[in-house]
Amino acid sequence: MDPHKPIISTEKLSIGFSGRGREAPKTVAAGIDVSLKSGQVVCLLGPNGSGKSTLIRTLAGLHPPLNGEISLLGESMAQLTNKDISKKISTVLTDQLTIGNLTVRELVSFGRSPYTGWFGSLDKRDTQKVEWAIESTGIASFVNRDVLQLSDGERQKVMIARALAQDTPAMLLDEPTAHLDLPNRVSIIRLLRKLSHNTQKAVLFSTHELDLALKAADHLWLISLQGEVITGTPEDLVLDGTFESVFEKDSFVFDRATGSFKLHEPSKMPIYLYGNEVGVFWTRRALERAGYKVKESNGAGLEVKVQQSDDGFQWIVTEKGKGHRKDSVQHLLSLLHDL
Ligand SMILES: Nc1ncnc2c1ncn2[C@@H]1O[C@H](COP(=O)(O)OP(=O)(O)OP(=O)(O)O)[C@@H](O)[C@H]1O
Repeated sequence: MDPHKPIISTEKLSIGFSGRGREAPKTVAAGIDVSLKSGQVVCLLGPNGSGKSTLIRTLAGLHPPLNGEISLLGESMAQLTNKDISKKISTVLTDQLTIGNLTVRELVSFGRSPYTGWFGSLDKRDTQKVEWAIESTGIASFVNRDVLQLSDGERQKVMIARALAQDTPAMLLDEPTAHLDLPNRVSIIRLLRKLSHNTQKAVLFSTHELDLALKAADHLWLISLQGEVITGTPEDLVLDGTFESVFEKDSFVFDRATGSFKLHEPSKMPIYLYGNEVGVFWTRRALERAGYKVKESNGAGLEVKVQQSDDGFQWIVTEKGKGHRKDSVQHLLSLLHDL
């Protein structure tokens, strides 16, 4: 039996815009049957304009579906009030924050408004939730600042803290890592994973960072430009080719062996690269950037062995039985260029 119970599920859902005035109606995606379950982190991925924001807003009850059904903890969303929904789903959207004259702490406290009303006072439990959200997102050092005086990354963390304070079974986040630097991205994703696994929250977040999504998500929802939503475990979607087909572009090659996109198409000779693991990792990058095809099995005419000693890294290049020793990647590239 699946231990994860569905928090939000959809049946034959169509999302898009019904068209106002002279605007034509637009279906963004249709036939969506998905289920966001407790204790799972789901990542929503798709090319620009595929409908990630529209899907998140529709599932959060902020945008009407064109057709089909959304259930929230077994109840039809159409029957629920905004207040009912806000006790079950918290959102972090990409809209700019425009209200000022409000401190960070006050904004995070608004996360409690489904329970207290907009101007209601916080009881002990509410205050604890707010403090916990502030601590968990690492924003304690600027809680008294006006929210209009924040950097994009600081504001992003504050909006996540507000959603955490709301303490709902489901959290839906549209590009929550968009403005964050690498350490902050990692700590926010770690926090979402921890929350989901320790408190059985269902977390759905969209992102353009495919590497991060492949590492962090228990499940992926891929939305294609053709308006189809395909779901599965990240590794299955990579291995069956779905992942690369959704992001297919002429100049863009997804390498299943390394789980990353290649910027450069190989045009030069193959090289057999082996030796010290860390050295091989960074050498591979440099060789691929320079246009060489890196192979992991012997048989290429040229061999590069990376080794590490007290003097640092060395590269031993063997070509037609002749060996050359180099002491930096730069010198290695120069030698290969001259061969
Ligand atoms: N108000 C609107 N009326 C009509 N079409 C819209 C409206 N807002 C967005 N769209 C269109 O709906 C489609 C989906 O947009 P959406 O913003 O959901 O995509 P997205 O996947 O979030 O994109 P991105 O990765 O660029 O943020 C796009 O083709 C967009 O142009």
